[in-house]
Amino acid sequence: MNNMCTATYRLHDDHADFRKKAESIAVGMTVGSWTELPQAKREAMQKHLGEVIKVEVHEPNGMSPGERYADITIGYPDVNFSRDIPALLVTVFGKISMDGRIKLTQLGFSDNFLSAFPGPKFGLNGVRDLLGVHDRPLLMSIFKSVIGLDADELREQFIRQALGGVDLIKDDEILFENKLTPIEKRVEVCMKAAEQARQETGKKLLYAANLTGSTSQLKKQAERAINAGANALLFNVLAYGYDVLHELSSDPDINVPIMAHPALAGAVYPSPHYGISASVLLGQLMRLAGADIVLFPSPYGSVTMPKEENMAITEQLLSTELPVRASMPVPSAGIHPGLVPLILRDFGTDVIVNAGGGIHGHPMGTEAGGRAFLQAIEASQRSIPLAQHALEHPELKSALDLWGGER
Ligand SMILES: CSCCC(=O)C(=O)COP(=O)(O)O
Repeated sequence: MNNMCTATYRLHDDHADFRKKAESIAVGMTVGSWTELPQAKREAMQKHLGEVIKVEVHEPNGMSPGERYADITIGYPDVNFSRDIPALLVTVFGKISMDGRIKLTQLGFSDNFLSAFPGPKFGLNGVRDLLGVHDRPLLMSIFKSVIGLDADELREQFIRQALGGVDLIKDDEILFENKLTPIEKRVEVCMKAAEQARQETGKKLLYAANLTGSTSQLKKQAERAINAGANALLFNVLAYGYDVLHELSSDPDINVPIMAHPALAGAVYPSPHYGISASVLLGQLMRLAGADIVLFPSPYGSVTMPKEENMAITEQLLSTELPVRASMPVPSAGIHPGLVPLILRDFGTDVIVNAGGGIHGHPMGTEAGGRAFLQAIEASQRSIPLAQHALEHPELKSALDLWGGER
């Protein structure tokens, strides 16, 4: 559709006339009322009127209450809203998000709307280029238990992660601006440690520093971090809003990859009846707003999401249908080396394997934790069973003994 954005909803109702409901959304969320309008007014308003594009009713087998639903797609004329994500979301799901059992499951963007969004500045390939790694999944570790640590203690944790051979290190999303390790100081200390580690490992490394504080100060904070040497940023997108990510990612002065953390997403996507689906929330909108790297719960670890939803997010992050760079998917939370074959089976090579506890909790220490993951990645890429690879790799063996995994 070139002059309309579309929204698809799933509505649950045992008795509703779904076509009528679709028509009331199309009218109610655009011109407000229709049949009462005089003919002349109708003609003037025609170009603003929403359009029912599809109504697919799913009748349950038998009389099981609560299982009848419909997938309804409505087209919204571009002329009704400005080309930004807040305007789109309020248009397609503002008031009706509060009107009964309705979930926004998919968005469709017109070319005109898309033209306002440059998308990720680096994207999946750009992040790979920065690291010089193109032939395997990337490995990321997460700072853990850093609240209350000073810069020396942070440096110590950073260097142990870096020496383990990870490609990226990210701040914990709950590390905010603080007196002990303000963003400039953290970046300075960590980037020095990254350089020191590079002399030993020969590997480049991206460090994503958590960009926090009030919205009006974010650009200044980002510039401070970048001037201090930051080569990536972490951002809690849902707490600030997609438009804030869009502003940061399209700012020419913010010339480092932005990693989107999914904090708060669980308040929005999990219900089958309400909210916004994970593929819209963490897939379509994150990519459109310019996230180069997107974290989300995996199907396997400690905080889980059904596999179909993971695949739907990934499809949206990578799809060639969107004319912007692909974002790198990062299935996360509770990941340990034993899960690596599953991650590669489901996501292929274009994925970041990401772990906090699965690296720092390794019985032989944090460095060994990184190495165990790299060994698991190598084994999985060569289709070698982990247990077999572990016979010659003590770090992997120790991880499998502790956490289990494919054998
Ligand atoms: C729910 S996805 C975000 C994962 C994350 O930020 C994290 O800290 C995971 O840590 P873990 O120790 O579970 O690897």
